[in-house]
Amino acid sequence: MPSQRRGVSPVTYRDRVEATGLGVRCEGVVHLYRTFGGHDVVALRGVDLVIAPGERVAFLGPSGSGKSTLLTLLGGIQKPSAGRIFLGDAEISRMGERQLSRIRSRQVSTMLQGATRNLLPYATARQNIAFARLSLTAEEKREALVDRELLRRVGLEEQVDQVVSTMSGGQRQRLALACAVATAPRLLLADEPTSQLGHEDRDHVLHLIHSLGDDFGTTIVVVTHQPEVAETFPRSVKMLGGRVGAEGREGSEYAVVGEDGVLHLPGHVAADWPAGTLVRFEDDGDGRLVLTRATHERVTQEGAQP
Ligand SMILES: Nc1ncnc2c1ncn2[C@@H]1O[C@H](COP(=O)(O)OP(=O)(O)OP(=O)(O)O)[C@@H](O)[C@H]1O
Repeated sequence: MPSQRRGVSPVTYRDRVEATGLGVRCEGVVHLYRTFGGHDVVALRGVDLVIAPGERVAFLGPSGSGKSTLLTLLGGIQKPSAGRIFLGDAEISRMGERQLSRIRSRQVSTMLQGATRNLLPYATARQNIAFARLSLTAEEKREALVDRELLRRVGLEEQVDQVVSTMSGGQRQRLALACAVATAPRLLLADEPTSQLGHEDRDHVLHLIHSLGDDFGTTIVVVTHQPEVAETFPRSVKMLGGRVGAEGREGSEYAVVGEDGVLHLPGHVAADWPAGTLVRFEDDGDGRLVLTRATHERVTQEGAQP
């Protein structure tokens, strides 16, 4: 496992909770944003993706490729314009708001990009955690990890009664994560949870995220721009232009065939082969497919052949 992780004793809260994560399935997910100017922005162009229960996945990809949009759709915060999304057996893309809000408060925690969007600014750290746990039953609250211990795990033991608005950016980020895990969710979605943190804070946060997976089998999806963070995840999904363009599994990178056979070229090839480049697929006879760039002359010649 990753070098950033440290050994921990297992968490003892919510023993009775189903110690399994929630699986995720996306089928042809498309998402459009309507803008005031009347232009639609196509953020997702057909995402097909399966995440197994208990898997830990990092979403990577250039800015604007659709990572945050996909994360909010998985968290039931927005509904896709088209396509279907399942969490376990439940299709959240067709659910009413009441059902969705139940799922959001008890099964899925989403930590949005920018810590303050996830916190009550004039409340203390402890009050924010209590707020995150409002939907739990009295028994679940009794079984939950005590606030002080949860805050200790993100290095905020001194800030238990500190008001959020007086905290540093890094402290807020760690508190936002503590709130997201306070309900022991079956699916944790975190958008750039370590983006503003120094090395030590980043390790605290990663440790907490992974310990949730170790102890409960929670399914975890993290959006990150940081390769050193993505490396701590056994699987990475690289978004490119609103689709899943590539995947990394156990250190190997794979292109992913999308709807209608669409395939993204690896970045270094795409840089030299602009849109419109003609390519030819040839079977080399040994079960390998050879991809050759056609030169203009050759295509013209071949085009002239009968
Ligand atoms: N609320 C919105 N209204 C209009 N367009 C939006 C909105 N949110 C995102 N977009 C657009 O949708 C596309 C995908 O954005 P998204 O934030 O999902 O990408 P991202 O990969 O998470 O980017 P970043 O890494 O910069 O956070 C972009 O073109 C973005 O400008």
